[in-house]
Amino acid sequence: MIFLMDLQMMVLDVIYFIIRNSIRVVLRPRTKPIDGELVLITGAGGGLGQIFAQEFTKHGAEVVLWDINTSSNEQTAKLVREKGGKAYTYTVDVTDRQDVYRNAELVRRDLGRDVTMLVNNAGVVAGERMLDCPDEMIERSMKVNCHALFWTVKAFLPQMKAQNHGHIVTIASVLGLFSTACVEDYCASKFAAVGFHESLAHELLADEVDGVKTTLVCPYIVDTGMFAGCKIREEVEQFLLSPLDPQYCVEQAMNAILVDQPLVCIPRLTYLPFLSRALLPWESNVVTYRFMGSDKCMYPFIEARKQLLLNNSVKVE
Ligand SMILES: NC(=O)C1=CN([C@@H]2O[C@H](COP(=O)(O)OP(=O)(O)OC[C@H]3O[C@@H](n4cnc5c(N)ncnc54)[C@H](OP(=O)(O)O)[C@@H]3O)[C@@H](O)[C@H]2O)C=CC1
Ligand SMILES: CC1=C(/C=C/C(C)=C/C=C/C(C)=C/C=O)C(C)(C)CCC1
Repeated sequence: MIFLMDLQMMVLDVIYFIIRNSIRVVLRPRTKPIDGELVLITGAGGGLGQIFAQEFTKHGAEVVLWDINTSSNEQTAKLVREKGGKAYTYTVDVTDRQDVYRNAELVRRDLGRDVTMLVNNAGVVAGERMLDCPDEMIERSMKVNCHALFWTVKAFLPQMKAQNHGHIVTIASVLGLFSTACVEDYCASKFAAVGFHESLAHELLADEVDGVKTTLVCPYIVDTGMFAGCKIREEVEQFLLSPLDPQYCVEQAMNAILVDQPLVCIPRLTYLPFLSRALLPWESNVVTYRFMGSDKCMYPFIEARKQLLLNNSVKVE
């Protein structure tokens, strides 16, 4: 009897959330205020990280900026301060767990308070075909895009749990939900990031830590330079799916974060290949890839990286 009542409740809840979320696509729910929050952003010296820092500042939060590159990180802090915000910079290699734990403690001591929002944004890609890819580059992708999530979450989640207040944001990728050729290191690490994030979200819900929210952000190609050259079929790119403007991408991610949305694919159209991967036969997806030019979309990207490396090594000589 209890089983049947639970089943009935579950079905009603499922229907309720489908209707609620459909309505939310049109009528956006109210955003939560984040003034006074302390937001830590990894990879803050780069494209999306730098914009995230400015957007969180716009909403009244203070930002802690972590990057492996001191000068680009300082540049981000300068932009934040020019906007009247407060930024604190730390040079951290997120792949080095001792460095992460040491700097987490430093942040706590320097600022005298806890980080309440963590944006795991730092990311890298090898940009080589599988058999040409040096082992160290493969390891680096796994360490930055996946292992680092464990270290930062272990460093900051305990205080969030203790206060039952916080937010963990993972900047993954659509390539963490479906894949394409010649980015094995990246897809493996981003699929892992998605798995890590979802399992963590389930753990928090199962433990009824309902004050600590999670948002998984999965963007399509963004014009930051990271995937410069990556290209699908011209007609599809022109009429359906062009690379995202970084500012637009971050604004869409912010919209999701500020309403505690658990997952956002940017743009929305990219939910479709995610669904078709799960529902259609493998061969059906392969022919779609061929038609859309997504099977070989990384070829020009890898060529461009090779050219860049060649030019740089010529310059060094
Ligand atoms: N650009 C795109 O098309 C897409 C990007 N994404 C994801 O968005 C995130 C941001 O990407 P984007 O802004 O384009 O990339 P960028 O390369 O512009 O920025 C990444 C930043 O992370 C820093 N970083 C790299 N390794 C480490 C490390 N070990 N410790 C600390 N910081 C590090 C980089 O420093 P340095 O420059 O010195 O290496 C850089 O400042 C990434 O996770 C990426 O995978 C998702 C979808 C699409
Ligand atoms: C595979 C595939 C596509 C192309 C996806 C591409 C090219 C994604 C690139 C993403 C990047 C570079 C993410 C970085 O994090 C389409 C055309 C959407 C639809 C068919 C399946």
